[in-house]
Amino acid sequence: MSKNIPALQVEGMIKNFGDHEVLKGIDLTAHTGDVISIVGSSGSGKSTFLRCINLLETPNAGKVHVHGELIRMKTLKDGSQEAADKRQLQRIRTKLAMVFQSFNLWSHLTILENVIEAPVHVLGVPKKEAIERADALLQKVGMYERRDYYPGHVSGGQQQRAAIARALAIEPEVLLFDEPTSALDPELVGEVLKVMTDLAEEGRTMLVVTHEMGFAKGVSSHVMYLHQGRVEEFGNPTDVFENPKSERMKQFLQRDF
Ligand SMILES: Nc1ncnc2c1ncn2[C@@H]1O[C@H](COP(=O)(O)OP(=O)(O)OP(=O)(O)O)[C@@H](O)[C@H]1O
Repeated sequence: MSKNIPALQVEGMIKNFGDHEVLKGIDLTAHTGDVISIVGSSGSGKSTFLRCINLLETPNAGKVHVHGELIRMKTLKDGSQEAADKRQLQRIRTKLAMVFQSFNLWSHLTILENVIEAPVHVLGVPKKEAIERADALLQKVGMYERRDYYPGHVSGGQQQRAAIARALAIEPEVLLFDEPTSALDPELVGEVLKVMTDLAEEGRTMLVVTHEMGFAKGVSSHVMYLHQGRVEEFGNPTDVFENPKSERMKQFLQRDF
């Protein structure tokens, strides 16, 4: 991977839901190893932005490059957009792994089966090899002993750690986290943040939508503050948290998290 080509580049992302303009032209460049926390009030467009990057939502306008490759889009008659080439989208999605707030594990598959699902069925990795890799990832997130459990039989924190192993199993270039700890009981938040902190320290490229200001301040390399669909502040955590330029960011930081 070249250091010079950004792992992810977003230009002019716009998303409307009906008359509601939720994203009003967002740019972002993430280089390999960047950990970018996306923070902001409820409804500011954080999750929508993340979902538009991997086209779980289709943006109305904007370009996404993944390690230099543009996701090709076409405009439909009603003005909306969709991926121009479904095979390209599927291939690019394997470079962008998503971790969801509600884990989204397959409930009828064991933890191990969840982790090998995409490598075997999407990437065509031989099953034996996929299991070896999955076991190593489950060790890494502390879930190896629970590999044969079904998701419904482990805690939320354990499910989320398994979901992180599943995301890593496709060997993505960028990890997208959509409020990964928001659905957890408070006592389970720490174990998931610990895994995410380890990944950040390993040099993974991560975009993290979060309300965990401790993570944003202490772990990320950059913080993006969104307000009503616009980037209000962007910078390193020290500048953004200790020296915010905008009044809105100052007010946001005074909230009780
Ligand atoms: N599928 C949808 N259809 C219509 N409106 C939507 C849809 N998804 C999101 N919105 C609206 O877009 C706005 C931004 O939502 P989004 O979930 O991106 O905000 P957020 O910053 O992630 O908020 P939170 O921190 O509460 O998760 C909100 O007003 C929301 O109601």
